[in-house]
Amino acid sequence: MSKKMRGIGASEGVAVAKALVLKEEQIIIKKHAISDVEAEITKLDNAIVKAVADLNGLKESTLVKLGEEKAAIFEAHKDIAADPAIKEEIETMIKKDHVNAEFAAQTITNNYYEMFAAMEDHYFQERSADIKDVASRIIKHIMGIKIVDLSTISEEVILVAEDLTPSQTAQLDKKFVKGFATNVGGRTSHAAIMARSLEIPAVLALKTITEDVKDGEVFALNGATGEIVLDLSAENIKEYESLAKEFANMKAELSKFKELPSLTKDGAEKLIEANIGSPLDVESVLENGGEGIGLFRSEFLYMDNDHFPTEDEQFESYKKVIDAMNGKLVVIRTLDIGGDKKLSYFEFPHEMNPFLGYRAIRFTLDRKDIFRDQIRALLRASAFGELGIMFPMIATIDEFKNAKAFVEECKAELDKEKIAYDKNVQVGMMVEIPAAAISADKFSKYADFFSIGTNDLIQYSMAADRMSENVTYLYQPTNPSILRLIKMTIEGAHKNNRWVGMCGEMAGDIQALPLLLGMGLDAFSMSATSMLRARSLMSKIEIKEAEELANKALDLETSEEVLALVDEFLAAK
Ligand SMILES: C=C(OP(=O)(O)O)C(=O)O
Ligand SMILES: [Mg+2]
Repeated sequence: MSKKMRGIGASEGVAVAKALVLKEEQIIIKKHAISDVEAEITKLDNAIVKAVADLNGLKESTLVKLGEEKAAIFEAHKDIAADPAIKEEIETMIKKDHVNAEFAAQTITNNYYEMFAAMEDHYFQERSADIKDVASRIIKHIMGIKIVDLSTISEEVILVAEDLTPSQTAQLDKKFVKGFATNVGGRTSHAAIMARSLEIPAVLALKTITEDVKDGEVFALNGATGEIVLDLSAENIKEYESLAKEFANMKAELSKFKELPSLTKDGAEKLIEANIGSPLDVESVLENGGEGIGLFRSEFLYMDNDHFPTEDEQFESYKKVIDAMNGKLVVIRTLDIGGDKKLSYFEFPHEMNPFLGYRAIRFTLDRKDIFRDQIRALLRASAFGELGIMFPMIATIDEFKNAKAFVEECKAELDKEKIAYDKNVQVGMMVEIPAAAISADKFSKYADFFSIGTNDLIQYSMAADRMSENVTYLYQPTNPSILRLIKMTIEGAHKNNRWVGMCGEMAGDIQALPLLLGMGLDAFSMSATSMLRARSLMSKIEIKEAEELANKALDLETSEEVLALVDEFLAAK
């Protein structure tokens, strides 16, 4: 009898191969007293030098295999390994407590690991994995333990491990590593991101897979559904062979859409664009045929820093994206900080409901000193291509007018200083607060464009915290109430001849796409890897049938009814 298990499908594709179970030997680090402090410090120094050399090698090979964006992970790892403050803390501990280097290294790096892991923000939580990865490399070098080299795998396997570190994933050769399955991890963990870039099918968060599968045992994995099948029957193997064929056909089909414009079956022109968080993400947008950047979340420039980025620092980042997109529209959102997005170097006032508090445009309109650097940087970058400046969390017309007036003020400054900028730069807004959706026809008198932020629009409309696991059942993009707000926003924009896009997760949702087309959305901005599938589906739908579908959906009562209606529609495509 075959045995099935389910984890998180983190990277699409199927695989049937022998398991290679990575049993990282538990490194036992004992504390012991030392007499030769200098010798311990030399051990530490040498280990750091070796770790940095390893990481340089990994960076180079990743650069060749996966490009600049993924190689940057190892640049960050090098920074951690060579961090003078961490090294000094370890040395101080060796000197003061007369303890062995590996014990001091583990204690100090653990403090950092725990600090990051305890942060609420997912971004920082995930950085804790980087610290652990680098620390373990240094400690192994101190102790003279061989570091497993996964690049030497030379037969077809599915890797099975507790977790795969970024440095381990970067070594994988997809010719031999047909998939991987891990006990821990999630869709946004490094291992998942790397798996998707390498196009290796992966299932994560299986809890006990390292125990459930024996080394050398053949098993099957489906990275789309998260399914694992052990003790395969002949039938299972047949099923997986046909799934693999289907997947290969689908990939070939999608790649045809890379160079094509986004058109509906009856020829209506739309835009399929990408959401990014850093200039490094642009590479994958271009690889997947992105027609623009619909949302650059500029807050990551602030969160990845130890100070408010200066005007020049921001200008460089914005210009990089604009240059790389070569004349295609790049919409950059001004600082959307607060709520769950915190800064290590700035303390926000304590509030009972930070999601309803001092954040985003409310913060930047109050802190014009900080806002000025960003708006000036954006305007200067606008001289190099097509830029749209977008304000987050606009609730009132006055907020939009004030923010826009501030852009005009900065333009006047640049005029005086004879600094170039695009006089026609578009200035638009996110529609993510119900008040803005309801009065969209009024806001569109002033805003050049809208981008619907469904992540927040749903949260604020349903009064359901988007981060809370207890109320996920209320997070319903296809609830008719949400669809009505979207419809109002689109109609409100079109009334004044403005274009309207969507950059919330819903824009990349295949089930939502026919409804959004039917309601008249102009631009769809999503993660780079979702773009081709959306373009392919769009090419199979006519506007008229999408309109009929949307009208029916708007008249239904529940999200389930809408989904059933859409599924029936999609089944015929
Ligand atoms: C795109 C959105 O912004 P963020 O997810 O950054 O809040 C949104 O709210 O839908
Ligand atoms: Mg938002």
